[in-house]
Amino acid sequence: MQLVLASGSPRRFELLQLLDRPFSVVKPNIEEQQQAGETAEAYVSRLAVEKAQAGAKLSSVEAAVIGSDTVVVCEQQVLEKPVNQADYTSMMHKLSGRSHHALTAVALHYNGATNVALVSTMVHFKELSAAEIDAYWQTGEPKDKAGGYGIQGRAAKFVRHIEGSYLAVVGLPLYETEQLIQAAEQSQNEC
Ligand SMILES: Cc1cn([C@H]2C[C@H](O)[C@@H](COP(=O)(O)OP(=O)(O)OP(=O)(O)O)O2)c(=O)[nH]c1=O
Repeated sequence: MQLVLASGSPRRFELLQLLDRPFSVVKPNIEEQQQAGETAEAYVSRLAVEKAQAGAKLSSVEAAVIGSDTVVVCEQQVLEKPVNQADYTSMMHKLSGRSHHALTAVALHYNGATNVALVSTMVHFKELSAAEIDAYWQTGEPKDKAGGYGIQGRAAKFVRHIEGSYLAVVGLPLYETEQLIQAAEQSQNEC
């Protein structure tokens, strides 16, 4: 079974390599806009599905295509990538000294069907000073990350502990991804 990652995220590329399965990459362009009344869980799942399905259109028909999406949810507000430093600063003040959820959905499109797994991880941040928030922006890490931070980078020192899946926070939960691939392989053998 050919495997394709529909993502421009370098984190997802590196993580998927850990499954030791050969794969190629396509980079579909999906509009990321939460709809009125759409829950964060439904939103992140829909985006993962749309990425996998858009990736399938760019791939061969036999391919199994993986799409994924990550958002941070703090006090019912969805935080995506910061659009500028002011947006980032307001996100970090929200996250400071509180717990939030990092939601990652991974979807696999294969043989006309799309399956999706959603992973929710609670992340507890320490209280952050304005100087710490400013210094972290200067590292350049926040710009392309949901919630404005990378747990795998210099924001690690802000994280007191997590409950859930570390790799899901980074962007691709490998247990769930492997399960989706194995289910697709099984469906292939049944035909
Ligand atoms: C919370 C968090 C997010 N992130 C990243 C994972 C995702 O790349 C990004 C969230 O944006 P996404 O829109 O999920 O993904 P993306 O635009 O980077 O890549 P693509 O849609 O092409 O797959 O934030 C981290 O790297 N570390 C973290 O701790």
